[in-house]
Amino acid sequence: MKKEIEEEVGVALEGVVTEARGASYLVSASDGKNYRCRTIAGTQTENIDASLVSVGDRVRFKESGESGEAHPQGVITHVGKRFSSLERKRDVRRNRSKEKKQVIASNIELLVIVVAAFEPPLSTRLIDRYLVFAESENLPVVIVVNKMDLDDDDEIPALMAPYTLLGYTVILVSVRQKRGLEELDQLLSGKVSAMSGHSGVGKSSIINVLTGQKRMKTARTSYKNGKGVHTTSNAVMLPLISGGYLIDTPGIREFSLSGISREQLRFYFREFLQFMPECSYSSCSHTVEPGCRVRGAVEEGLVDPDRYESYLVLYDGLESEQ
Ligand SMILES: Nc1nc2c(ncn2[C@@H]2O[C@H](COP(=O)(O)OP(=O)(O)OP(=O)(O)O)[C@@H](O)[C@H]2O)c(=O)[nH]1
Ligand SMILES: [Zn+2]
Repeated sequence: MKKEIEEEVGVALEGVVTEARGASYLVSASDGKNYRCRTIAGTQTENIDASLVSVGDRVRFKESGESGEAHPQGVITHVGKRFSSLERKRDVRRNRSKEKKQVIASNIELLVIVVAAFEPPLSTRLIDRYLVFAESENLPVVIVVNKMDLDDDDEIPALMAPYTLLGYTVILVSVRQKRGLEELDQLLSGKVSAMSGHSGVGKSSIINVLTGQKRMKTARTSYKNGKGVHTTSNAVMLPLISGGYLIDTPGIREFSLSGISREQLRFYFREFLQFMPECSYSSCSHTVEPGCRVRGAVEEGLVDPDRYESYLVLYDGLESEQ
């Protein structure tokens, strides 16, 4: 079968999948062209029990010679090993069978969390939730606070200071005032990043600046109305002016913490780690146990009380392993 493919089609090419639409994939190839590719029964993969192809995948393919489309056509012969993947979280109760992991995007190097200073108001609870997700996926993360022009009382820098102290990169941005965008651009340059954030925080506005393109807002709007789902539920990888790619997908925006247990949560608050070994109980949940060093650290001002409050809120919302 494999031999047959090799004989039928042209030279082997390599590329990155930048768009997935049904069974059709747009591949940005090393020869500088874009190819519209499909898979075949003989397509090989190094990723077991997961979607065959996703945006961000590095693939080998061959030109198939079919014409009549906007792009030259190709056949994907091999999907490279993913070093990271974002999966669509499913309802555990409805997924008892051994279903394949649904991969939204692969090989992401950086997660960009976007929040707004105002409109909608900044919620540290939400930021902590995003950070837990990023830590659980082992993804480097940057927090972008957009709409800084609306921070009239200059409250945001103080609110964000604890995150900088924890080692997270925080970039204060205003698309309106063209502030902070160069710093963000430099950080994303040459990398594959995925952007996430609630509706209205200014993701499209930021993407437009960094890609130099006008990204259509209509697709997202219609998503909310339940229309045009096929265009919005797919990830798209947009080339950045300064090199690298930004992955934009509603699937990542609405990610959930459903795969995380109460027992795992404590490891995703990085400031707890140094205190946890000193808790009286080795399995301490840092909620009610006597002799809890994490709570001690909160009382002594060594751990930010607002971050600890986020831990309690998230803990309440998660299920126990037992
Ligand atoms: N004041 C202010 N408004 C901004 C800024 N950036 C974007 N906006 C406005 O915020 C609104 C939402 O911006 P979008 O870029 O569409 O936000 P989005 O995150 O892509 O929203 P969805 O498409 O719903 O996910 C628009 O009216 C923008 O003009 C900014 O820096 N300052
Ligand atoms: Zn404890």
